[in-house]
Amino acid sequence: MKSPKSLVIASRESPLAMWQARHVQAQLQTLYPDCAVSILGMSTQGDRILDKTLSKIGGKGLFIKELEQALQDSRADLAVHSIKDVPMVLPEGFALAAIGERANPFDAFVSNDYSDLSALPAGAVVGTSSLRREAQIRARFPHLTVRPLRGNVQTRLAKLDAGEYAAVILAAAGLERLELHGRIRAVLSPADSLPAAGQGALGIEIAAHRTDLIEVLLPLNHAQTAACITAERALARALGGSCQVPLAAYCTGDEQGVLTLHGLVAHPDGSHTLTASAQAPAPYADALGRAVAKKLADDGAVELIEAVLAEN
Ligand SMILES: NCc1[nH]cc(CCC(=O)O)c1CC(=O)O
Repeated sequence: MKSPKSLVIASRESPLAMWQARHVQAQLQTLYPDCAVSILGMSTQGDRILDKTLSKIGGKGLFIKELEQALQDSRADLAVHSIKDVPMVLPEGFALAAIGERANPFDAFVSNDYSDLSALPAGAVVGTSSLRREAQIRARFPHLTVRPLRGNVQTRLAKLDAGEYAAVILAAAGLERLELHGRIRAVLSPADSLPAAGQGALGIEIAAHRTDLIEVLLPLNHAQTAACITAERALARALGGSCQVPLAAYCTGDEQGVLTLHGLVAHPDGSHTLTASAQAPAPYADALGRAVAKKLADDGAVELIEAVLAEN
């Protein structure tokens, strides 16, 4: 394959997004030393609208629309995203070309005064705007108060430090990438907080007609991670997954290539929690996701999701 002459990476401008874009830039530069790899930083609607919870303003797509526009207009060749922020169904004309190796997939407990969720006193205020995190905290720790928390990672930490919250929950991967892992007091086990579909992994999006890029980007794909993310996203897609729905999906793979997928759907008030899991060989990742979604649906997940959507 011929090395491309130049590659432009579209990225959001938050420090985390720029770290991720630079990470992919460095990988591409190593693979293609003669290629000019640059980053086009962009601000998105999701970054600008900070006063409402994400689930009320239209969800994940808001963080990637502008980047997709740049791909469509040939201002950029690829877009780097936290795959967690990528809608389960991409708009017509776009495709995921690669999924990078997953970093820490778990949620992190961050606090200046307490060591873990279990150490918080009754009434302590925990910050998160994720319905998934809220549902799981309320179910396990009903004596705690959950309040919304938005903004980029640094903004959220600043609100914690200003004393607005006793603790906040953030993705461990984001903190580690920003060299803020020192702020992590506890990594939440999947039993306490099952992660979101795709958490901790990067996705590389292209315009679907750019078939020339598929071979170029293939070395960035991490097969084991891609299989896990395929299963998690198939589960979320089958249940209409979006930010409006408290849904978790977490898949691991063993050395034999057998995937284990755990799924969870819950009411944000913590009153109802449904879980299901199953195993399948990696080539059946998509079917595995749909199978676990079916188990959840058989237990009432669809009605639960509809009830949550009707309340919001
Ligand atoms: N929702 C925003 C977002 N998107 C990706 C990450 C972290 C990195 C990742 O999960 O890959 C975060 C921050 C967070 O959830 O705390």
